Amino acid sequence: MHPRNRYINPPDFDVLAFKYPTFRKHVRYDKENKACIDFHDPDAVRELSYTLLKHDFGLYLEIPNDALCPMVPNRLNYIHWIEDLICDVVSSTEDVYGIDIGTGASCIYPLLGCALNANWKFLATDTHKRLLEAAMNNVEKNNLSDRITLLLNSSNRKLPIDDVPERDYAFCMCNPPFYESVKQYETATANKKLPPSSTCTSSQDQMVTPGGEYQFIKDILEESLVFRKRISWYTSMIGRLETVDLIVAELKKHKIDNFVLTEFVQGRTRRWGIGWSFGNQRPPMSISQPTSRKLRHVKPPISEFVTTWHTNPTSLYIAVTSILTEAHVTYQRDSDSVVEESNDSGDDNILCSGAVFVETWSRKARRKIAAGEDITLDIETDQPLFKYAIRLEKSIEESTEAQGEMKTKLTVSWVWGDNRNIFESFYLHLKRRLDEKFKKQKIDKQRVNPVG
Ligand SMILES: C[S@@+](CC[C@H](N)C(=O)[O-])C[C@H]1O[C@@H](n2cnc3c(N)ncnc32)[C@H](O)[C@@H]1O
Repeated sequence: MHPRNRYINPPDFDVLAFKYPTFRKHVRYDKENKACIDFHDPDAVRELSYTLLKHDFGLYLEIPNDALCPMVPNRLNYIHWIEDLICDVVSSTEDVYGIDIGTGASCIYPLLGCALNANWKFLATDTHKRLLEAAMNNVEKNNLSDRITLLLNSSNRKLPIDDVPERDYAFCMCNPPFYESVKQYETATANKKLPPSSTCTSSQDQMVTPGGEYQFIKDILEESLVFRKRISWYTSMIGRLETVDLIVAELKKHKIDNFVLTEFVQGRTRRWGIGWSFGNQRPPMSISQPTSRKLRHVKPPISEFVTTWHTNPTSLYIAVTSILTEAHVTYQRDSDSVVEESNDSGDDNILCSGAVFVETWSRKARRKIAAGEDITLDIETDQPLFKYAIRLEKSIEESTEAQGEMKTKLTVSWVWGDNRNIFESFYLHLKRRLDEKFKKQKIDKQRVNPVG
């Protein structure tokens, strides 16, 4: 679960039953006298969603009995991941526009997105008029008509953004129909492989699409090749592991290397989130890289290098900044970065960042600088080549041999830019010079360096 997901600690059914009589009707007590509901009973599951939305978000929800019932914790994971993904492309004060492709009768993503983020607005689409009517009812009852626009998509496009007034969007999101045929859907139902989100019976037309989720997401990808930066992040939920491989292959085919992958886990259910961008923002690896071994072969390229050094953060920071200064690379120390002061060895955590406009560390550049040439004349645009961030974190050796020894974890991150090679050469220069300064004291390299 996402660390901000409030359902990391499961909801207390006793409290909910006490407060909400409509939910109380569905609560039973198990052998240990623990309150529970029957997750195979669509009415109980629907009432749980209604109750959680009301209790935790002040949201009203009503959906037809045959419409897909959203499981709140898993929808919340996706919303929190989007928040992380876009935090560097939008400011917290300006309006943020997002698109929900296939919003369903619940309109769950726009409702949750707006409840959690006062500046978010949505364009929410669906192809079914009756679902959109139910969605409209939910939007109106929550007084969100000025923030959520519903669009009946009767085109064969997935992103009908030319049918509404033109604007840029921070993201699009989608929980696509998973199945390619009614037969596949029925087989999955018979094998009980359906996600819990479908426990509340959902009519087949919401779960089935020609070519299944693969074709649906591939269509979004193909349309993104036209819209490019009009949407900062194109994302989709993926319901089947096989589809992850296929979509990553498509991204690679189109040479899109700025992509992110995550895993949404709720109980025994696993789903995946994929996103890609034509922009230059490089999200941190905590958002972009799934930890599951099953996804090792499809992981996005890394944007962070981590090494550990036998010294304290302050000494390492002095060494790092002197190397940057020698290379004429500017940096700024983040004033908020000192998390905790320690008396003996200076700061525990230090963060600095900068933008690089010209490559100064190559042999050619160093020759030019030595000859007194002004290499800033090589700068062609007012856009930097890349932006970086450097984090130094104190860690104490806990193994018995070196107990109590001070170490510092150094993380060099690529945060903006389109030229991976130049960032990697910057990192390698920094590492080489640190190796020299600390006489090869570097003790372990925690992430594989793809270029070294
Ligand atoms: C799996 S449901 C997701 C509903 C809701 N977003 C949720 O997470 O509970 C997929 C939805 O996509 C809609 N849909 C199918 N094709 C579509 C298209 N081309 N454009 C927009 N929505 C579509 C279906 O009607 C259905 O409501």
